Amino acid sequence: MAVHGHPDAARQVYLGLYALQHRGQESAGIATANGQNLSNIKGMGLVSEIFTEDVLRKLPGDMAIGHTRYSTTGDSALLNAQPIRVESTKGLIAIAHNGNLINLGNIRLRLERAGAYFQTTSDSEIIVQLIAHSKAGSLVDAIADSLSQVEGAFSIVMMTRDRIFAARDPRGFRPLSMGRIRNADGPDTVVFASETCAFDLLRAEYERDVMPGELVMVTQDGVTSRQYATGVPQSSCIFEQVYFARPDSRIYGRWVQESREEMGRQLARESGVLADLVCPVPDSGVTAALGYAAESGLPFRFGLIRNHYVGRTFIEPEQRVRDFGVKLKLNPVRNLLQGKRVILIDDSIIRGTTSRKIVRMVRGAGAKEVHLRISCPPTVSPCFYGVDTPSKRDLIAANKSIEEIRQFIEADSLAYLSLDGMLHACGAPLAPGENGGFCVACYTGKYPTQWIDVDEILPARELRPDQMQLSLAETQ
Ligand SMILES: O=P(O)(O)OC[C@H]1O[C@H](OP(=O)(O)OP(=O)(O)O)[C@H](O)[C@@H]1O
Ligand SMILES: NC(=O)CC[C@H](N)C(=O)O
Ligand code: SF4
Ligand SMILES: [Mg+2]
Repeated sequence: MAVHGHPDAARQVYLGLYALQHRGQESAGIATANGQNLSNIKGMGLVSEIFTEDVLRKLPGDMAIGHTRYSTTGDSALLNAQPIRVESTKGLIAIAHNGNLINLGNIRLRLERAGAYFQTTSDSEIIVQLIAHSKAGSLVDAIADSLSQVEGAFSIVMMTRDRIFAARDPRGFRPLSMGRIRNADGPDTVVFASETCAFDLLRAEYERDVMPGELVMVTQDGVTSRQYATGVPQSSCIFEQVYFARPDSRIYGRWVQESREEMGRQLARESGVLADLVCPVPDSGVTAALGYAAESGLPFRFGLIRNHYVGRTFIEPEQRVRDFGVKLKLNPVRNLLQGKRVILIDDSIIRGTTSRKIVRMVRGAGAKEVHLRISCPPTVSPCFYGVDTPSKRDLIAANKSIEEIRQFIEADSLAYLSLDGMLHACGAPLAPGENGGFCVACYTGKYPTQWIDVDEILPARELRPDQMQLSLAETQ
């Protein structure tokens, strides 16, 4: 999230991060600039826990960037929280990065030999270190130079003492949008966010997406842009439409709600089954279940209630917490389920943790039959582009057939949405074999980037007990 040209930029970014909490719940941070100084406050935990009124007051300036972290490379620790700030001959630069880089090893080694001192173990710092060590004359050229050297997924915002930058990788893996707040008595406030739902709280109008391979710069004189990479085919993450993004966001030019509802409708067309009720697995299964119920004509009922004080379980780094999380989070509504044939709709099965527990829960509450329908194809390959799907060993669909998964989760029937069905629901053209500008590698094993050196990807390690408390890193 980034804001340029607002007297209370920190608070605007805080509100935006609140709306983006679902994208990362491990740590959060806000950096501000006022033309002279750059302040940066980060902490472990949720946005609302870290940024109290007192903390926000320590962040002056009319420019700010912010981040909520879901670790994909490097520990889940305060050290790796973002924004990351690096001092260089080109001045102070702070970065907030969504995505994951896949050519870390070589670059890091080369930079260290050239005298770079890395403060973190996250991939994101590489981008700023490359800028700091670039031979390019101007800062914008140094940024373009850095972005051309890194491979993988990056939607980034950066800030210096007096400028904001926003950029997307050439394939446009992750979303990034630009918006404006119109000010009656002065220039517009320019904002950037990973999802458009962050604009609504700020009353910012969506203007456009930052394009794949584009670098946008915002200064006192306005917005300028350049295309630092061209000719690379787009491969935007389809899992954003399936699970990651919020249904009230518009990403890659399409409302997530529309895609998900259509995935549900298509699922009903492809694998309908006789039943009494359609129940979503909240939250992420709700919109697809609405589509499924509408298409099948079956009643839609909340047979599982979600405790709203528990976060997302899939993006939780610790398996122990994920296991416990499901029961803590979801509870059956017995009087709705008793004696019924139930169709459960969820968006995905990754490790199978959630599905197995839920099917048992629903049957334990008296359901006569439990049918599970999944609004995307089987997840058979890991992601290296910013979604921390586990290695093949832990991906249930990489190791078991659909029938074996059905037996494992103890459902009466199980079906997934087809690949073409998912692509079409997300607005891709109907030509079979065409991905319509989407990455679908976790469903096909065909990666849009060149060979990926898996060893380069440092696993996000488990939290140590001392890292689980709220701690603040403050730098002025
Ligand atoms: O097979 P598994 O490894 O259990 O992971 C899959 C589950 O995790 C996700 O939900 P999650 O609880 O993270 O988030 P939500 O509350 O947004 O639905 C997803 O929607 C599935 O329900
Ligand atoms: N969720 C993300 O975008 C992660 C950003 C970065 N790869 C990190 O691990 O900090
Ligand atoms: S591999 Fe899957 S989760 Fe990763 S970017 Fe591609 S579609 Fe998204
Ligand atoms: Mg879910």
